[in-house]
Formats: sequence, C-alpha cells, structure tokens
Amino acid sequence: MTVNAKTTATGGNTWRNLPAAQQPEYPDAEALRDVIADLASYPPLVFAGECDQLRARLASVAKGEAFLLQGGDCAEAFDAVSADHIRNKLKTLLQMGAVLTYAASVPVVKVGRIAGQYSKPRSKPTETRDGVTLPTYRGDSVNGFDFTEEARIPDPERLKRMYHASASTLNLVRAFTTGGYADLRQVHAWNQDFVKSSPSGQRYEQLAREIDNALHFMRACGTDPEEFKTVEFYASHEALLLDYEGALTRVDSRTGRLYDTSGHMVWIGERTRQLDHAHIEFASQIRNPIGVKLGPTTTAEEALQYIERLDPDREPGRLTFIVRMGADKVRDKLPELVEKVTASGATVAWITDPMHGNTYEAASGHKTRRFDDVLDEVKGFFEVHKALGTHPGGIHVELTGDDVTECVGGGDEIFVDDLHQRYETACDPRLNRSQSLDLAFLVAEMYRDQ
Ligand SMILES: O=C[C@H](O)[C@H](O)COP(=O)(O)O
Ligand SMILES: C=C(OP(=O)(O)O)C(=O)O
Repeated sequence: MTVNAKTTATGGNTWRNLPAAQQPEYPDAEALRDVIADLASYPPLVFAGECDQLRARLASVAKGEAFLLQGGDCAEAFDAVSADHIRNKLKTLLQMGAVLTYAASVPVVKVGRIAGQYSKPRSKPTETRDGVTLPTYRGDSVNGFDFTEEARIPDPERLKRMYHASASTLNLVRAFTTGGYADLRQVHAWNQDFVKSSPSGQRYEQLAREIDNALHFMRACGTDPEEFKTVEFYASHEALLLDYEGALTRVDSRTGRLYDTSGHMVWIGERTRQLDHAHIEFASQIRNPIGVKLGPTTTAEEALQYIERLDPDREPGRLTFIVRMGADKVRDKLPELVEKVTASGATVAWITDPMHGNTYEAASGHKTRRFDDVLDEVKGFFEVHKALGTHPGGIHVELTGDDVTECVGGGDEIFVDDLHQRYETACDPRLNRSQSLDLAFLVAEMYRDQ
C-alpha cells in the first residue's frame, strides 16, 4: 500500500471538478489544504485486501448465499469514542448476527456503521431556534453540535479528529472481534439473557432454544471450530466529505488500483447520488465495495445507470443497493427497480434500510420513527423479493447498544412521552438495544417464512 499524496492524486481526481452536494463551506481554504495534506500522509485505516475480502462476502449476498447485517449509529460522535459505547454497539450487532445466522442458515456478513460515520447530509443548511439562525450541525467531522455561532463554523481540523476517532474505534473493534469477546457461545448467552430477562425477549424463547440445541449438538459431536471464537467484522460509512475521502484514497501496491482506505465499504447517500455529480464519480474510481441509497424517487433507469457507472464489469459484491423507500412506498416502488435490474443481468446485493423513509416529528419536536413502520418496511421488502424470486439480501439499520429512547414502539415499548428521557442521538433516531434485538428476531422469523 503506497501512502503518497502524489500517487493518490493520479487517476482518482476526475471527481474534483464536478459539483458536490452537501460539502461544508470552510472559511479558511488554506487551513483546509494543510489538513488534507496531513491526512494524505497518514497511514491507511484499512487495507485493500480487507476491502477485497468484503467484496467477496458481498458477492455471496448478491448471489443469495449470504445475508448482510449493516448497522450502527446515525452519527458517531467524538465524545462517544469510549470502550463502553463501542462494546455495547458491537455486542448488539453480534447478537443480531447470531440470531440471523441461525434463522437464515447462511453466513451473515457483519458491517458496522462505525469508525467513520461522522458526517451528515442535512435537509436544510440552517437551523433556527428562538429567532436565532445558525448553520446546521453536519456531524462532528464538520462542526459542533452546540447551538452557538462558534461551534457551528466548519473547522477542517475536525477532519483529523475524525481520522483519529476512526482509528481508535477500529482498533478496539478489531480487538473485540478477534480477542475472544465475540465467541459465539458468549454471544448466544447474551441472547439467552435477553430472552429470559425482557418481556419482549420472551416471545423468542422457542428460537433461542433451537439455537441452544444446535450449539449443544455441535459440541456433543466434538465440533468446536475456530470460526466460533472470532468474528469477521467490517467498517462502513457514508462517503460524504470528499476532501477527507480523497485524502484517504491510496494506490494499492499489489494491483495499482485506488482504494478509499477510510473504511472497508462506503456508500453514497440519497442526497448525493446525482449521476453527474462528484460523489458518484468518486465512487466509480475506487475499488471498495460501494453502496448506493435508493429513495422513493429513484427510477429504474437511474438504477441501471448506477450499475453502468459503478459496476461496469458486472462484478457481484461490488454494488449494493440500499433501499430506503418508506413503509408506505416500498411495495409500490421497489418491484420495478428489482425487475429491471434483474433483467439487465447485473448481480447486485439488495438490502433494506427501513429507517430513513420512516422519520417523522413527534409533537414534542423530537425526530422519531415507529418500530412498527420499520418492521413494515422490512416486511414489504421481503414480500417484493419473494414475489419476484429474488434475494432479500440484508438490512441496514441505525442502532445503538444503549438504552436510549429515540424510536417509539418495540416489545419493551417506548411511548412518545418517553422520548425526552434518553434522546441522545446527534441526528436521527436509532433503535435501542432491545428494539434492535427485537428486529433481529422478527427478521429471522421472516427469513424462515421466506
Ligand atoms: O441521517 C440522515 C440525514 O442526515 C438526516 O435524515 C437529515 O436530517 P434532517 O432532515 O434533520 O436534516
Ligand atoms: C443520511 C443517511 O441516509 P440517506 O442518505 O438514505 O438519507 C444515512 O444513512 O445516514
């Protein structure tokens, strides 16, 4: 892997002269240039070979031989880079993964929205409170969450903090997933706790018992594979800030190809997926597995163009469509996209993001989501694929391992009046630990029905 700023520049710069939506307006261009130069000299956060490995895993998802679980914070925050937060999030994802693996009877590819999810596209450039209007908060990588003029000024130094926060997070994630914490028996024991100790968990007693029996059976047969002791886990985030992503893009010395070494997988969001803009061009230049969010206005022709631009070699695993239509639209809008893409001969992975199309503002002013809408969108997604004979490849969820009160509903029900209790997200509402496990068990049941 070459970490030379000059080498990074060659071949991968075609996006630089194109319009890019949602970029911060830094007051000091020189300060930004200095930061980018520093970042370009920093070591890569991930290795190209790991990105290739994830692409191979996602190829299995695209072919219907694996399921993708992608989840984590809406917006990571610098002050949440702590062992507790990271461990709780990881623990939740591992628990979800164990349930889904058993029910789906296929490998579950585990990818966090983690170690880089610090930047947020926003609907409005400004926010007004009590007659005061300030630039909107765009994630810790851009400006501060506090509602003060000073905090809201975009500061390029934050890009370096993002790099360091991502590096520490990734370091701990690697330690947790390979150092014994992720042992399947341990993860299953946590699930048993959830089933025993929470009212919502009790509904899944049967499934948990089956998993337990399967583990006992394997142990009785003398099977204790190494694979049970560690977990393959990948990091992903939205490739939003092109200055940062460009600075972390490096030439892979093995192949001479460009990789964005800020994360294993990056995705292009709903607000930046314009075909003639910089984000899609940037994504077309790198070899990482790429996700593209598809909202309800996406046309089949656009979907085909994404394939043309991002997956010209029709390589399974290269492109994942992350569908976020909304529970009320997915059944109407998705079939045409899946039909036309399938008819084109491309093998993409289809996964559902049941969060972003289902946000609304509660009377208290909190942005929230109903657990039932989230579940209904997943159901709609599965129904569409079942009707078309295609593979519902996975789920992409905003979640946390903490007991927050941001989304309403779930087995351990959160009511609208509870929202204020632990509303901790810096941007969009996340499923809490219990709601996330609930969702995993319900998706597992859906998958079995499928
Ligand atoms: O996470 C997604 C977007 O950043 C978020 O939904 C935008 O939220 P906003 O409409 O409050 O700007
Ligand atoms: C901004 C996001 O989603 P979308 O682009 O789908 O709105 C996100 O996933 O953080």
